[in-house]
Amino acid sequence: MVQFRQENVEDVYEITEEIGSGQFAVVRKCIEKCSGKVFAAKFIKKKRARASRRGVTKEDIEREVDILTTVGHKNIISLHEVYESNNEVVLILEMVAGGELFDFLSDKEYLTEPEAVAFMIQILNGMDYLHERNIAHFDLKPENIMLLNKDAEPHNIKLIDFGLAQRITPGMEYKNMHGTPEFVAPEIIAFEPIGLPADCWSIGVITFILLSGCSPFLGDDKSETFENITRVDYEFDDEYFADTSDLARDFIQHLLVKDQRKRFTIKDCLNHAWIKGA
Ligand SMILES: Cc1ccc2c(c1)c1c3c(c(C)cc1n2CCCN)C(=O)NC3=O
Repeated sequence: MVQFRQENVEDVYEITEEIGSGQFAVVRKCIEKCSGKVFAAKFIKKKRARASRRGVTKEDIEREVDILTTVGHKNIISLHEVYESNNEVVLILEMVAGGELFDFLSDKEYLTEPEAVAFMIQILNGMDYLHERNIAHFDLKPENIMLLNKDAEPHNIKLIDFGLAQRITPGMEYKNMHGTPEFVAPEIIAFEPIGLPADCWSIGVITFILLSGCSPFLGDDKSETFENITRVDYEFDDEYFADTSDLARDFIQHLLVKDQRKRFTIKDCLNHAWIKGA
């Protein structure tokens, strides 16, 4: 387990502007004083009392740190060091200055198939590395796919935010109702045991969005979205998919499969003609 440094993070880093925030975490840009290097500092509020609904348990924080310290891949964010104070833990993470794939997408509305395939290959390589180690991300969505540099070609992407990630041990049951409604697999909604296939479902949703700019199951509210997912009720609307190849549709259709045992794995994705054809 990596050492949680007890000194004041502000003695070592100049903390500057906020670049993101979540339920119990705030992310700020920071500069390491001794090197001038730029990092992202994720400030996680610790749960104070067992009964408290606010904050993150030490166990959950240690799980995220353990996973981040044991992974090392060019498409996965790296963890530089960890600080701890009375009421928060600070993860000093690699800075990916290009921002979210989501923002890059909204500027372009949607991608050509070669552009989408180029992104998918990097996402799949990062996910293949995690799934080979039985690590599930459990929060895959465009907001957690970051670009190292928005202007570079080809784009180098990094998967971030391992706050929901879990090591999946066969036979263990995981049931969590977190994740963002649009991207969660049917088994999560049904509160059934979940594992690596839940990430593959999310990859199907992300691919659909990359190619069309539309979200396949998004309803007017959370319950309608859940209803659409449970029924696997989506379509390739001609308005957006008229020029999309059959191979691309086939790739998505093998991921948006309700039975998680029949759903494409990451290896299946990497071997699919739409990806290999690249
Ligand atoms: C340039 C930029 C802009 C926003 C950023 C980040 C970087 C960022 C980063 C990280 C996280 C967990 C959240 C981040 N956010 C918050 C939004 C992420 N969906 C991170 O781990 N490295 C980042 O660069």
